[in-house]
Amino acid sequence: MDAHRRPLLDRTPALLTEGYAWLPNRMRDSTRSVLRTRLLGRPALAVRGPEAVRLFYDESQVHRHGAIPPPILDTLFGQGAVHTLDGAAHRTRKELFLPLLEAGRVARLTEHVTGAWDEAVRAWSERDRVVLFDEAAVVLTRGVCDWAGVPPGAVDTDTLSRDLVAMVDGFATPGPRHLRARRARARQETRTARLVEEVRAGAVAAPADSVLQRVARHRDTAHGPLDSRTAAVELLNVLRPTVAVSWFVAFAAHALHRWPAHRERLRTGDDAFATAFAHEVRRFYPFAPFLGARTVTELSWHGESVPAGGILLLDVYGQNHDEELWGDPYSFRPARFLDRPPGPDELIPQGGGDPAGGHRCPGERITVGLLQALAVRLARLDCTVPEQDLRIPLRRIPTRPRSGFAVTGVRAP
Ligand code: HEM
Repeated sequence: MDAHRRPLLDRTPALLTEGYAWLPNRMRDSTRSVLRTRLLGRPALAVRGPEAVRLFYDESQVHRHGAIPPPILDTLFGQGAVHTLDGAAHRTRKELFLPLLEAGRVARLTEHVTGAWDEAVRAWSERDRVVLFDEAAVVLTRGVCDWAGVPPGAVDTDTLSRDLVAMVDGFATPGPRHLRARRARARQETRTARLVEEVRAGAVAAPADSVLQRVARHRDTAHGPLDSRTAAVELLNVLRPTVAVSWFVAFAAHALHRWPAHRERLRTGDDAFATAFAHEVRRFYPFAPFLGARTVTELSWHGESVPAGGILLLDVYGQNHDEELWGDPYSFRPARFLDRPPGPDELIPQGGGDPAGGHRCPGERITVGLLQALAVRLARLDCTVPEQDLRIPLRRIPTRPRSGFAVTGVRAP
């Protein structure tokens, strides 16, 4: 029997119980950064390292269609999302997202979000206690909706914020969190599809060149304009991940609390350090555990193989904590990025390769821009950190400080 056909025990239950540690724990026994396993009833090969990133983004070897399990599409990404497309269909849809890479747009979104943050801080000063994770999600929702051209009356930002957080929070776990995520997606897809229809009918004005207008107008060459549900899915694929930056905001607050020495340098508004800090938060703290693609041919890597129709897993969390790449991966050390910006296939919390040609996240510059601006504001925030549960359970996907990072006694600047 071929090595790759030998039956292996399905590891889905181990993933559910071990969370982020599942692949790194098993990779530890491999000297070649490769692991043959089984997931969701299919043979799988897990890989890591910059060279493996190039394999993972090689469209002649792997495809995305059929790679993402339905429960993840029904919560996190939406059916028919850009994440599920390959080849020409993917590149045409991806054009919708490429303007997100433009420096001017990133700067304008950052202005919207920091404006909403500064306004929120004044309101927090009138409350006894605020949970930064929840508040950051509301601030980011307000900022991104304004910037994307969503008219103020069209959405209730508090409900939208809760729903967008729920979609991310519940994608990976069966049970009540998952049901909440499904309900949140169904609700917001219906509302957003209605908004797209109103824009198309001229009943709602979308600002020129806004994300809302671009989504409403986008045409996939092969299939004409997007149906309103798919257009809603893709608009939510801009709003939801922007709001997900609240996970990194809570992690940044955690880092500043644990290693307060970084606070001073951030406070001064040292841009290079703020960028390095944002990269280190994205590297050090766990968010996406791994990425998956479907093998279109039999594929061999460092002596292990997986047949066509199997799964290739890119061990994102493992690579971001790989000793060979980072030397001291479990030290939180922003300075590592000061002398040398990360190579494109080294630091991969938002995927690897090229965002224009491949599936790499088109919102990475936005994420870094927002995170560095908000980290500076966190460092300047005058408040008290009360006793609370700041543990970050690695079994939970996605995880965050258990308390959400509460602060008291906020004093407005
Ligand atoms: C919390 C911050 C974020 C994280 C951790 C994150 C992570 C990721 C990851 C891991 C991927 C998959 C890459 C792949 O499949 O190879 C991805 C794709 C994507 N992200 Fe992000 N992202 C974030 C923020 C953003 C933002 C701010 C936007 C837009 C404003 C965005 C829009 C997208 C889109 C549209 C895709 C699909 C790309 C494609 O399939 O071609 N993300 N993101």
